[in-house]
Amino acid sequence: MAKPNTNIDYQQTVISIRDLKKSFDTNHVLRGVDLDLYQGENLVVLGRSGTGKSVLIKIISGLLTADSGEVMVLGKNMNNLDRHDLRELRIKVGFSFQNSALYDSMTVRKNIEFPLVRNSPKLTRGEIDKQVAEVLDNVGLLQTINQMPSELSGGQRKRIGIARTLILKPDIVLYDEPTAGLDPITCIEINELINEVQQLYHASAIIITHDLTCAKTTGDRIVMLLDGKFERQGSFEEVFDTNDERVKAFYDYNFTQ
Ligand SMILES: Nc1ncnc2c1ncn2[C@@H]1O[C@H](COP(=O)(O)OP(=O)(O)OP(=O)(O)O)[C@@H](O)[C@H]1O
Repeated sequence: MAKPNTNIDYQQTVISIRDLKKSFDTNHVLRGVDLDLYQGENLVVLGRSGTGKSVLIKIISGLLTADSGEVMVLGKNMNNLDRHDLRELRIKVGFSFQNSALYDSMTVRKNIEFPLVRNSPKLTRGEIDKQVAEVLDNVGLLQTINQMPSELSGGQRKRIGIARTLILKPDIVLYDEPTAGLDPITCIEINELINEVQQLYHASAIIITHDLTCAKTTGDRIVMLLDGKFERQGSFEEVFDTNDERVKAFYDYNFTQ
């Protein structure tokens, strides 16, 4: 399915990263990353396993700190945030975890209202119910509201995980491997949901994936992490129009297996 038209404001950056470096002892993972994410844009980050994609989004969400370089997120410098700023930022930057991170002992309703109640303790029961129903409807799973996570399929759990991120109406959504472990048809549905979220919530997103169909379907722009830097970026076709063996191998692996 072709990517729907999107409304991107190229005058406004929501994330701006310059010369970001991050090592773990002698493992130099990020070696000078530069990146801009524009308002309303879906940006796909590609890269082989272990290249530092998760480290990058953990730094963006304040779960890890950079060794050096500048990381600006929604106008805040991540290198010198106080606890209050960090808490505010974590509400505005939603993290959709690879394993969906649902609480198995809670119903779908309780899973989704949990972050809402924690962040807005003054909301009435009626307001909470309305917002939970709305977000479940947006991910197409209102009928599962009273079910337990164990009763859901992998694709449904993924949708509920995304709904739990959306309940706080984030400005930025970070998707960590959104299609990992799903069958091809469910992958297509999740890709469509990512595009619907972009349209409905006017959010910007970073999508980390190995899945080139996901990249092509959801990405307004693709960047590829190679040896600790973004050496290739552009449209899907631009990124793969190269003789660079590292890039060609990645493409061939996806489309010839
Ligand atoms: N907290 C940590 N302490 C030490 N090393 C770490 C830590 N987090 C990540 N690393 C290392 O950083 C490198 C990049 O890890 P990262 O999880 O970002 O890879 P990735 O590109 O997301 O891979 P995958 O696609 O397999 O998830 C790996 O070598 C990993 O071992």
